[in-house]
Amino acid sequence: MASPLALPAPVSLLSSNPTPRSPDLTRRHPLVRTRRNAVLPLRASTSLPPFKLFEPPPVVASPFLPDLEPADPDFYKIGYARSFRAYGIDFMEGPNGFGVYASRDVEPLRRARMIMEIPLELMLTISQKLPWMFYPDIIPIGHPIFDIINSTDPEKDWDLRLACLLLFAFDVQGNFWQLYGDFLPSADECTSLLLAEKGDLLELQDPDLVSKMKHQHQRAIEFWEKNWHHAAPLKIMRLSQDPERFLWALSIAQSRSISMQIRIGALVQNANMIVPYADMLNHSFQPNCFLHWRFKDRMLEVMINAGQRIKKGDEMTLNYMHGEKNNMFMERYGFSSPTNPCDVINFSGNAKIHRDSFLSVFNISGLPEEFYHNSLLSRGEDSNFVDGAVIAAARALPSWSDRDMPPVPSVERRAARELQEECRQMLASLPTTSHEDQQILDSNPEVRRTREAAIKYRLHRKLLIGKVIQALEMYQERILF
Ligand SMILES: C[S@@+](CC[C@H](N)C(=O)[O-])C[C@H]1O[C@@H](n2cnc3c(N)ncnc32)[C@H](O)[C@@H]1O
Repeated sequence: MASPLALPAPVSLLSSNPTPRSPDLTRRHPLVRTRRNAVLPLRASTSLPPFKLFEPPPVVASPFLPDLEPADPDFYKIGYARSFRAYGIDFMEGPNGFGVYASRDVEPLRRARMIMEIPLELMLTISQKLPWMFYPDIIPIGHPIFDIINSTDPEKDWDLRLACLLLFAFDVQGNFWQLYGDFLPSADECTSLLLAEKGDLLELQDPDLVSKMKHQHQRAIEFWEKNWHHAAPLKIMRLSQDPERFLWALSIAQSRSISMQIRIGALVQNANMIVPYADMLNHSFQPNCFLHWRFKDRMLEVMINAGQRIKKGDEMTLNYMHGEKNNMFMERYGFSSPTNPCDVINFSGNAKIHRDSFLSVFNISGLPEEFYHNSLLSRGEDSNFVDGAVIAAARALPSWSDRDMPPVPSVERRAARELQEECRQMLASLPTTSHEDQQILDSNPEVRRTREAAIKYRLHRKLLIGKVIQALEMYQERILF
């Protein structure tokens, strides 16, 4: 019986291409991936042979999204024995780098609807536990990269392992990743803080996060020095001749991989995976898509949530991490949000508001872990005000609840004012105001992406505190009603 590792050899489209693109991964494909606001020219023809295993989605300039430009048609045509398929979507450059957008309306359905399917052969995967294995089975027996990967801890070093596998895949003649590498962000375009300069980290105004990132950076450099020393074999040296390239590969592994339980034959394993095309989906706290492993033919499916209405031009999103604060998003992906419903403000005073009153003023329902805004109960103005930040406030504000004791409005108002005062003190203790942060961002449109992400991070914290002050103001006005 064939071993699960013995996948059919990929049929490379590159084999008939006399001049495959060099795997120069410090750049993006100039025709496809450009920095924000730049125009992406479309190419009418492709240097790849006209061999298609599927009909690529039409790539046309979209009138409904004037700021967004479609990807290069080649993007859809990197073919293999089993191809990637996409239904009703376009890949386009948007405000958060590349993203996936609906190319047509989708009516809400009772069942989830598939928009992408990606075969296992195109992914880079390594299982989390021993005996570990990886797909695709591209490392020849005896290659020293195998020993390097094997020397790491499968549970803790998933990112180092994926980075090694990625660097190796770029070096394999005719491998899919030699082409797909052109669609990945370059070191200048990636927001990962692993690529940040010291000055960028200081912009975070968060000493804990700075020290975590310095530690991560050092770990990566130590790993590179240990394995890419002057006596390392040429086969290894050429994968990452300088530490910057390794840092870039590690950033890609961290910011674009997922971990998932997959079943291959009878084997069920937790795997870390870099999944091409699906790695273009941006994050949202209210995602409209999710991932599903289709074990019968080893495909990862990207599905639209059941019951979800999609309008042409909507961005298709996933929730990267449930229940994590902005510092965790920054550490792994290099972005944050002013409306992260799980972000936290640490209050130290004694003031407390009545929890159920606060929740009812803003029509927030559910248990604390799953608080949500019940928009059916809200009037127009409220629907716009209540966002993830108000949900975060409902979780983070010190509160009390006692069935036998109704809240006393005057006591509640006093508590709310004390909490507002504490918020103002927090803002005053920070080195810059949100207005100054915004001005810095507005006056430096070409700032490094990591520096921009760091300034946005500290701005987002201030916006959250500001929103909590506003919410407490509304609470005081409405507590009687
Ligand atoms: C898995 S990739 C998604 C595709 C990516 N936008 C690109 O250009 O290739 C994750 C990266 O996208 C960006 N990103 C994703 N979701 C975002 C969001 N909600 N806000 C800001 N940046 C986001 C961050 O740079 C993150 O590191």
